[in-house]
Amino acid sequence: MAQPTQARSLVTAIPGPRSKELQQERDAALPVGLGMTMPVFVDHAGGGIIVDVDGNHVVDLASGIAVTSVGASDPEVARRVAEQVERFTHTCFLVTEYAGFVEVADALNRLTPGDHAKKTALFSTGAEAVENAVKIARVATGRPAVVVLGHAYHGRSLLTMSMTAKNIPYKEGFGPFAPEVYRAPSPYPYRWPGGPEASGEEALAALKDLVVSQIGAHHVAAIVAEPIQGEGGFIVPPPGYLAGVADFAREHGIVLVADEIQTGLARTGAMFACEHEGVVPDLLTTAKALGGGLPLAAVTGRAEIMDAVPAGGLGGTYAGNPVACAAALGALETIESRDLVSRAREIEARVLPRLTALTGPGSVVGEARGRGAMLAIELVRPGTTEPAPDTARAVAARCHAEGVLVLVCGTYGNVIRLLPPLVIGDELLDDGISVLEAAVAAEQG
Ligand SMILES: Cc1ncc(COP(=O)(O)O)c(CNCCCC(=O)O)c1O
Repeated sequence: MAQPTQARSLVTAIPGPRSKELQQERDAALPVGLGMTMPVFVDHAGGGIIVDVDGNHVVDLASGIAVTSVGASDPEVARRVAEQVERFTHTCFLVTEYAGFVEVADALNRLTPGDHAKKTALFSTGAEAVENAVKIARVATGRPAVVVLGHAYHGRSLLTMSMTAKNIPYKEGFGPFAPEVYRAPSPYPYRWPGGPEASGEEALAALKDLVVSQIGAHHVAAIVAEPIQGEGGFIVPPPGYLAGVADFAREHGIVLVADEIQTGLARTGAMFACEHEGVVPDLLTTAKALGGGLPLAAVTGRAEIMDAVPAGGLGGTYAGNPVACAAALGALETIESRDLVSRAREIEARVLPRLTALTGPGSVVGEARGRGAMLAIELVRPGTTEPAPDTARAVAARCHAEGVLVLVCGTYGNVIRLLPPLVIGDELLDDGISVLEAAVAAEQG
């Protein structure tokens, strides 16, 4: 199938009649717990466009939540997947091995920060990768405690849900939660009580106090942090904070885990967001963009830490599925050959100034922030920093009605985030941002 025409066009209202029919079938067949953002059913997608079953061409500023960085039908991904699926779909790497698994591991060992000896284990989902990073850190240190941050998101499994901060919709009613998970305040510069300049130093002091005085550093296996907090609201840490955490972790023999599941693989204008902070983590988790749309996740880290787990201690039936590995090799090939790290920087240079221009006295936009192609605006009551989730929802609804797919996130539900495919063209990107600007203006009141 050819790539869709890279231009926004609506032939029906959103949702169209066919999507509405399918929505009725969906509602009858699926539990209400499965959320949905834009009420359209997809027919095909590629580049920066999603084409729905009614023929509407929608600008994709979501990438399936930071997954299809190379687009949803990258030719290299498609070619490798088609070839692999004809050879074999699955044998379980714990049963019989295959080269694609090793090739993906080699690539991650090469691409991740640090020139030390590294090893990689593959899994299927981000939550699995985070769970296993914690398991590995616990075995390597002989310690039980895990320290996470406010506004963190790490997954929906019992342990990762316990590590995630936001209660609704991720945790409400699902307890009791995992033990030995402790939370330090996140340095949320825009919302830090002492102001953005004080946020890094004060948040670092609070983390150190939590670890040393309340837990006991000798009980802490790992500190797990997103280099830019994603679901929590695209929170970029203040300069020096993550480096301070890394120094502190090293001082106390604590494993530093960078959760790069949303930030990794060129998304922020570096291959990994840790690079912006000059931080080399002990372990690093990836997923989302790694598989180019197929489910693949990984823990990559210091070989001596990764090898602490005895044989048989890591794995999963589908962990490192061969078709997903083939897709990943295609995605990594595209990311590197098309220099999508530089493209992400170009997207930031093109878009962030336009988002920043939406802020100002009396604006509903309190802050514009982000790095690379991981950008966001925080919606507030004009003249205050009071979160305005209703305004965020209204702006997003206006964008959806005009055929532009944006996502809302944030602990307070008041952040509109932009995660365009890194292969999106400038004209389409500009069009999508113009629709967002008009939607904000309409809600400005
Ligand atoms: C930093 C970070 N770590 C871990 C995860 C979890 O990755 P899985 O592949 O969804 O398990 C994420 C997934 N974020 C999108 C969640 C979508 C939803 O479930 O509502 C992340 O962003």
